[in-house]
Amino acid sequence: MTGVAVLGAGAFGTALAISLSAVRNDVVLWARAKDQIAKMSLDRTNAKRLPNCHLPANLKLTSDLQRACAADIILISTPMQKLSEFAQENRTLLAGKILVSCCKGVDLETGQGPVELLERIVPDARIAILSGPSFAIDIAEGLPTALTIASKDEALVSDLQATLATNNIRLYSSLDPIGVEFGGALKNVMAIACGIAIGAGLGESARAALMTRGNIEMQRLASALGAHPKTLSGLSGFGDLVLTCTSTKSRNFSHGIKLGRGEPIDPSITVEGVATAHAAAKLAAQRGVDMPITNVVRDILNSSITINEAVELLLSRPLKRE
Ligand SMILES: NC(=O)c1ccc[n+]([C@@H]2O[C@H](COP(=O)([O-])OP(=O)(O)OC[C@H]3O[C@@H](n4cnc5c(N)ncnc54)[C@H](O)[C@@H]3O)[C@@H](O)[C@H]2O)c1
Ligand SMILES: O=P(O)(O)OC[C@H](O)CO
Repeated sequence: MTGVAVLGAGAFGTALAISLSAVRNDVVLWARAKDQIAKMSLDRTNAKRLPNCHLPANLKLTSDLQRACAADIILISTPMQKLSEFAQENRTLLAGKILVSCCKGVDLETGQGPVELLERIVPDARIAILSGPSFAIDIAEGLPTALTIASKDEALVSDLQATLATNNIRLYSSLDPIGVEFGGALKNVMAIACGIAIGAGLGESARAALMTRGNIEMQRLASALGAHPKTLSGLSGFGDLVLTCTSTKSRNFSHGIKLGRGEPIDPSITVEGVATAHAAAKLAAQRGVDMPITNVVRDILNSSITINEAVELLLSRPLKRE
């Protein structure tokens, strides 16, 4: 396999491109905005997303998608709710390629995770997902991380594990892309819930309860969709849940804190858990899966219940066996 393209020069795409460039000379980072690429080429940094991180000299930058898609392996790092539109618009360029989704979310329109969505739109591509606990800034700064690469295609996942591991990204492989994609997506909903709890002053014990019961919800929905429940105890499940529910570096957790404090929200920030809460609650209702935390997060986001009402709702549920 030769040539790696990273599509989407946001925080995560840029961080992955930096890390990969330390071990390969054939990495290209694509952004759709010509002026952004011109500025990044001049400054050798991504001023908007990772202002203090240097872009290595061997990392190629382009706004020419055709040039980027000459690579065999294509990492897609757009926000989840833009993935469908992006893949449809560019399906000819993506056809026949190895596509690795880096998105963490569930598509609101179809209820599909990134793997299923790409399989539908680009059926002749070979598809994998990269997910796990990792802040873009940590990866870009060379701090150690461990992530999961997953695909149903065993040969592909094994090749990608070797090809995409870097000096600071240790890759574990998985043959359960559904578990990996839903682990990465649903942890964002739980991070919003935990942020709300902390922001509203409900305490650390409440957060621990939300994380633990949230993890059970994640397992329940992912299993109903065909995942192996054990996958949700791995990096792209428990691992990312821990990271995202406990750090203010997380946009989802920080979004929840703002909601909990009644502070204004910046709509320009990518907060995947907002749309995913709605998509997951809908999927759960369709499949008869009990997801009380996800439902109250959705309702708080919709302003259809208050935080106090959410607490009352969760605490007044019938007592049950753990
Ligand atoms: N930031 C992190 O720490 C991190 C870590 C792991 C995974 N992720 C995941 O990676 C994905 C991207 O997150 P991010 O942090 O890079 O977000 P970001 O907001 O920093 O960047 C998103 C990028 O996508 C581009 N984009 C938006 N719509 C597009 C379209 N239609 N076509 C092409 N490009 C488009 C934007 O211009 C932007 O550069 C998310 O699903 C996120 O959950 C992020
Ligand atoms: O900033 P967040 O909340 O999107 O989280 C980033 C990563 O998903 C953490 O693994």
